[in-house]
Amino acid sequence: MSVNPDRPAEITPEELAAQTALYAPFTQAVRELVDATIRTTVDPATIRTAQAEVEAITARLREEQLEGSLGAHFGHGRARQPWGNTVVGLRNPVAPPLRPVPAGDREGEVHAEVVLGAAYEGPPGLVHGGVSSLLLDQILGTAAAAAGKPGMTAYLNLTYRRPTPLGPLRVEGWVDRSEGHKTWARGHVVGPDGPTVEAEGLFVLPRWARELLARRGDAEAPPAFE
Ligand SMILES: CCCCCCCC/C=C\CCCCCCCC(=O)SCCNC(=O)CCNC(=O)[C@H](O)C(C)(C)COP(=O)(O)OP(=O)(O)OC[C@H]1O[C@@H](n2cnc3c(N)ncnc32)[C@H](O)[C@@H]1OP(=O)(O)O
Repeated sequence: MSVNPDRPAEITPEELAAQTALYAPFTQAVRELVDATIRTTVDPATIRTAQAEVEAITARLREEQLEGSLGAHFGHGRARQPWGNTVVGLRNPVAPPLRPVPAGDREGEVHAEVVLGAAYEGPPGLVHGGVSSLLLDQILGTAAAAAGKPGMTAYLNLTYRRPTPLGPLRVEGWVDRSEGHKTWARGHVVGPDGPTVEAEGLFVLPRWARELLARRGDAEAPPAFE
């Protein structure tokens, strides 16, 4: 996640739509490649050929690239696009991706439907505990931001109630309570048989951000991150 306080490059809604149309299917194709890489049973010669082809594609993409990570370079108005984010990033093939949408009637409540495949395995056939934590960190942070109280994770407590199967899951988050720059959020991962992992976390608008906003005399909410 980039927390660069500078304003993002402004792009028009049309340009944003064009970039989304370009990169979303490209990134999805790479996700498919990862899944195919894990599950293929083709013969060794085909693996070697495929490896050479993948290496050629990688070299072509590296002909022009950013110095560092993607950050939150693009935006329209105050909304930034976290396209590199490892959970929701439109341009990150590692991201499942999660697409949180407002739902329910609790403060800041957001839900996301997601299908976790072979790339997210921990125990055989099950979701890795760190992946569940990854999704919950993001959805709780998104709930805090959706309630107008964005912050960074100060702590995240998890209770793994029962194993989480790979496949279709729902991830839910909401705000429990807040005091000034501190927001406590809760959430869970829900499998076919009900909740599997529960989370409770504290999200803090960092001191540097509070000071920046105070210096600006900014009555507006901080920049929105998804
Ligand atoms: C211009 C706008 C900027 C916006 C910035 C936010 C953008 C995010 C928005 C939307 C995101 C949407 C989705 C995101 C999801 C993913 C989230 C992640 O993965 S975040 C990466 C992992 N987390 C870290 O790397 C944090 C590392 N830690 C820190 O940076 C600091 O420790 C931080 C920010 C947590 C606190 O730093 P302090 O500089 O504000 O420090 P002090 O003023 O001492 O603390 C503030 C209050 O918080 C309490 N506090 C801090 N840590 C605590 C803890 N572990 N337990 C309990 N209380 C704690 C303190 O006791 C203090 O309370 P008292 O103000 O006195 O009431």
